[in-house]
Amino acid sequence: MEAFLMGFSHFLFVCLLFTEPRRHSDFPRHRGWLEVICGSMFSGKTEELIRRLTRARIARQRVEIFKPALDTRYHAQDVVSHNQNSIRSTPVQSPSEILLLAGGATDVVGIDEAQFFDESLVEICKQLADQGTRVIVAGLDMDYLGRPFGPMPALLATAEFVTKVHAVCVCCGELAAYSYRIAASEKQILLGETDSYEARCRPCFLAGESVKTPGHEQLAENKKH
Ligand SMILES: Nc1ncnc2c1ncn2[C@@H]1O[C@H](COP(=O)(O)OP(=O)(O)O)[C@@H](O)[C@H]1O
Ligand SMILES: Cc1cn([C@H]2C[C@H](O)[C@@H](COP(=O)(O)O)O2)c(=O)[nH]c1=O
Ligand SMILES: [Zn+2]
Repeated sequence: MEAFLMGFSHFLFVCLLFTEPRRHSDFPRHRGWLEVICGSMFSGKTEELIRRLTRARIARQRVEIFKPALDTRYHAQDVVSHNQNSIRSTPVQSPSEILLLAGGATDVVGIDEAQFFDESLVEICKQLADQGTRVIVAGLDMDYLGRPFGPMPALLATAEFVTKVHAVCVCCGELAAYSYRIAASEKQILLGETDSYEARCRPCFLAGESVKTPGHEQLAENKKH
């Protein structure tokens, strides 16, 4: 009985995590709305953004994709995931450029690395959604100290649909919601990937330097306990 209840509550938890619209009947009847994909680094935000935008293109919708110009980590123009999926985008310095370039004839607007934009992104997304555009935003909900990052909290509060994705904790194999910084910098913005960050669960994030990233064999051993 206990095992059944545990299994059932896990099932409910997983259902709650995936609140994106999946069937046509789940979408609002009106045209414009805001979707936010959030989570830690390596959680699959960019993969999920690319998946949704690709499907919109297959449906012959007019799609425009933007990212902050400062994000030159993998490519100057493309949005690129950690596993090398990519899609062409327009790098912009500020959110107002998104409205200028996408307002009007665009069905779907995708925005990656939203945490790097200023708060004006919230109003720009609202204006686009109000005028009938489906807006899909992906970004880090928390910075390396676990603080809400840039415009993400307000975007999450104002979105019709929110999807929080999780990485795998590199220390213990559990679900990871935190981006632990291993590089010696205290600036909020520090571009990087596995050279500078690790995906970690809450206990491993809190344990900090006292937890060392184990090899794969140790990770498998941890999962058994
Ligand atoms: N610790 C990790 N947990 C999960 N996926 C990881 C991890 N480290 C690397 N990856 C890779 O990262 C991919 C997700 O990349 P991406 O969509 O760019 O994530 P995000 O945009 O959230 O940083 C995964 O499919 C996987 O191949
Ligand atoms: C936690 C954290 C991350 N960053 C940077 C590091 C990367 O360049 C991006 C996140 O990219 P991803 O697609 O989510 O992997 O953000 C930062 O500047 N500050 C931080 O605190
Ligand atoms: Zn962990």
